[in-house]
Amino acid sequence: MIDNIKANFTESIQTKIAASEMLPESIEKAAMMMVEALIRGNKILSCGNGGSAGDAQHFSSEMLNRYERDRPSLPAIALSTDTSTLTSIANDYSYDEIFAKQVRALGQSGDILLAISTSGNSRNVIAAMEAALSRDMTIVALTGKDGGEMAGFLSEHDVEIRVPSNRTARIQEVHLLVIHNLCECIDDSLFPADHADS
Ligand SMILES: O=C(CO)[C@@H](O)[C@H](O)[C@H](O)[C@H](O)COP(=O)(O)O
Ligand SMILES: [Zn+2]
Repeated sequence: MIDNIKANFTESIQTKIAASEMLPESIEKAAMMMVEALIRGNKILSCGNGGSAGDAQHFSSEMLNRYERDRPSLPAIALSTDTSTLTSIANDYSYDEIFAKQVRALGQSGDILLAISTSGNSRNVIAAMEAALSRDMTIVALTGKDGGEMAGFLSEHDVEIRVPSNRTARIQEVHLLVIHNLCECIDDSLFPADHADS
């Protein structure tokens, strides 16, 4: 057990080192897209399944409340939180529609969808991306493995941040680091820190 635990730490560290070499440009591009959307008065919708639902909520809470320092609330909605809406859409239509239907209701031109899937193949996240495009939104996709179907779905207006790993847990661990980087970039752009505080 101890050996496996140590191996998991080592694998996570190595995945983060590989990601630190491959992902900064796409993280910066995604952060700038989000900053520009927020300046325009747009918002960020986020979605994902399982651990990625938690990541979607982690991001929206840091936008709505705060990340590391006090600043005004920023507009974001995690689409994985309203169990009445989620269960009724899944019950009456299909699980694939649980995010897409909310995107069609809440999404407005210029908003951003933060679509999170380690495989890139979750049908409900792909349906949310289709709905986002129908609402003239842009997409920031957090993926892993080979990017799955999500990777093939994106245009030059969107950005994919693909973690270089084939293991769901390792990918999720880097997704959280990506989310914290996005929050820091957004805060530094919109609310530059007073040097006396840093
Ligand atoms: O957290 C984990 C595994 O670490 C699981 O809950 C995992 O998120 C679920 O199996 C998801 O359904 C996987 O979906 P995806 O990342 O392939 O879109
Ligand atoms: Zn997990």
